[in-house]
Amino acid sequence: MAHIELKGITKTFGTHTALKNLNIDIADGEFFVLLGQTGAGKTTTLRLIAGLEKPTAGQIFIDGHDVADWGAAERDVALVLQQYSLYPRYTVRENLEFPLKSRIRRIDPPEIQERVARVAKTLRIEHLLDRKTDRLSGGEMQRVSIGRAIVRKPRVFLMDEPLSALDAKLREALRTELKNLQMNLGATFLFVTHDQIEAMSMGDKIGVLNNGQLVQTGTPQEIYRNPANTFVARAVGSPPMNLITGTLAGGEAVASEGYRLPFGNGRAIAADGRPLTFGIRPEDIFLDSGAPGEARVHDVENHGVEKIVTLRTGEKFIHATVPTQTVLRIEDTVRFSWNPEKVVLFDAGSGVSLRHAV
Ligand SMILES: Nc1ncnc2c1ncn2[C@@H]1O[C@H](COP(=O)(O)OP(=O)(O)OP(=O)(O)O)[C@@H](O)[C@H]1O
Repeated sequence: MAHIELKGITKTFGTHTALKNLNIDIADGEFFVLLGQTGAGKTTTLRLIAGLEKPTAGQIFIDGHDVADWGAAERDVALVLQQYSLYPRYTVRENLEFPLKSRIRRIDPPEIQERVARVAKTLRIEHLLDRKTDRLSGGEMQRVSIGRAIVRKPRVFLMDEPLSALDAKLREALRTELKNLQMNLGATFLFVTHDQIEAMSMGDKIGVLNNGQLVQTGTPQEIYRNPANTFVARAVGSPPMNLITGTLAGGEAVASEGYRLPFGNGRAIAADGRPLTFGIRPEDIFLDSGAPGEARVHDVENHGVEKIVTLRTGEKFIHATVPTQTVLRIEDTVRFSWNPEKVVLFDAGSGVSLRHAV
């Protein structure tokens, strides 16, 4: 298994900068998720670590070794892609055996059989071993692709949106399986995705990538509770964090829409009068007939365990999660407040969290 470090990685394609001064440290045995929108630079990062591209600047270390001069094979990493790269006319067994049969590896046939059997058991594809891979469902093919990566026992797994082509239910099942697998193997995983739910549910750590730059790294909880800026606040959470503009005055938050909400509660505030963005998660907004904010109910979605209510104040929409038994009708007037302890303050201009600002 392996420790991976990216130091000051920049990658340009012609005049386009795909990655800018990227610093990532992935501990041995960690499940690290790189979260970013399309074009953010996720695949490029994986290809650089795999040795399929060379950085324009910066260094990559695997277990402390600078791998600049190492070819893809020497790096001993497995890349699992969104599209399954299987041999269609071969059986599942042949597909799994293939990476072990290279002459360089010189693995004895009994060991090959044993490894294939073990991987098939882990991924619950034993019953498919003699089937041709073009006769498999999407989920089965993706299991085989993952199996082909595992069977080699690589140092590092690089996964490029391996679940995104699958339907929602299967994706959820494989998410759990992959996470269990990673824990059982004790392997280092770098998993890239544009799906924040996947990132939140699988990652020990998440790195949020925006336009080739890493904007925050932290545990899912840190990223969710303390986003470094409004970009991260919007990227993580469903519905995302509410962002309300305003100022602080006399121990209250004064929203641009005019309502005032409690603030302070012993928190040191050095931002009185400065234009701010108040970040508050939907579960930290509450409805109460005596609360200071007033809004109209714009929409109500019943999610079974809770309802997500969209409130309208002036031109601004605010999401709140409320218990399912709460009765609300569209256009009802409601009063709301928030948990002042849970508010994150961002500079209104730069969008940077005051806690993260230096
Ligand atoms: N070989 C290349 N030549 C030119 N530009 C490239 C090349 N590879 C990637 N890029 C550009 O670099 C940027 C980052 O691409 P990358 O594939 O890493 O993004 P991504 O985050 O993986 O996106 P997606 O989720 O769509 O796969 C994009 O703007 C892309 O067009």
